[in-house]
Amino acid sequence: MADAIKNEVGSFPSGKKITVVFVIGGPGSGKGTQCSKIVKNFSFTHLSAGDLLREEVKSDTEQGTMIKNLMHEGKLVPSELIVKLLLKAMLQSGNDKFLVDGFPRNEENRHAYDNIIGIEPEFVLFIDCSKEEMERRILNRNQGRDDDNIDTVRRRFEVFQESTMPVVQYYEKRGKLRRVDGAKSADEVFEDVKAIFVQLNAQVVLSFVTW
Ligand SMILES: Nc1ncnc2c1ncn2[C@@H]1O[C@H](COP(=O)(O)OP(=O)(O)O)[C@@H](O)[C@H]1O
Ligand SMILES: Nc1ccn([C@@H]2O[C@H](COP(=O)(O)OP(=O)(O)O)[C@@H](O)[C@H]2O)c(=O)n1
Repeated sequence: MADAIKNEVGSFPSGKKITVVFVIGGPGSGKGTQCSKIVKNFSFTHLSAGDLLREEVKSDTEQGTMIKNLMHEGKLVPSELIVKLLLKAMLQSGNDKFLVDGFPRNEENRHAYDNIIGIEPEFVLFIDCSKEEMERRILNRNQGRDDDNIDTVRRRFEVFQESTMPVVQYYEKRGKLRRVDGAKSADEVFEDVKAIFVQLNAQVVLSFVTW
């Protein structure tokens, strides 16, 4: 399956350094908000898994309908599908630095990414926020999202707790997790996020100098 997807979509030239940062957090924790701020300050391309899926839903295909139904129920779409969309968007961007927002959402997402794209993330930014605060924000978000209703939101919280938290713990054990307190104001959260990205840039400069 991995080879079929790479044959269809393409792959990165071997030897090219590609930087990937995953951004994980519960629904409404502020992933999209922080990613927009990161993009304005650092030269990353922001890819939101949810936005890529919402684009697919617009296409009037069987696959689009399947995604729409799963999202409406707050469930996750098959991993190979989302990884294929991610790979396509990464290659189309022409950039070599990616913020992948809302991914990986479960162990299956993580395995599919490892098998198909296989670029080890530099680190995983985890935006930690209470359920009460996330619920308040989503119900005030007003983006007309079909899944921002109380029943679907509750299901999304369950999926986050059951399926995404194990992924967070996996990266924590490997020393890859960078946790920020998402309950503060968006600008205050960004102060903490910025410090993490400044450190990443400093590491790149240092490895270049020592090389
Ligand atoms: N730190 C924050 N404090 C208060 N509201 C926030 C904060 N970060 C984001 N928001 C608001 O909360 C809602 C959800 O944020 P969003 O970035 O869309 O979350 P996610 O991408 O994690 O679902 C949006 O309406 C956004 O404007
Ligand atoms: N890796 C992913 C990301 C999103 N999704 C789907 O897209 C929905 C919305 O995700 P999102 O990241 O845009 O929004 P939030 O739930 O974080 O607010 C999820 O509830 C899933 O149905 C998925 O199936 N797999």
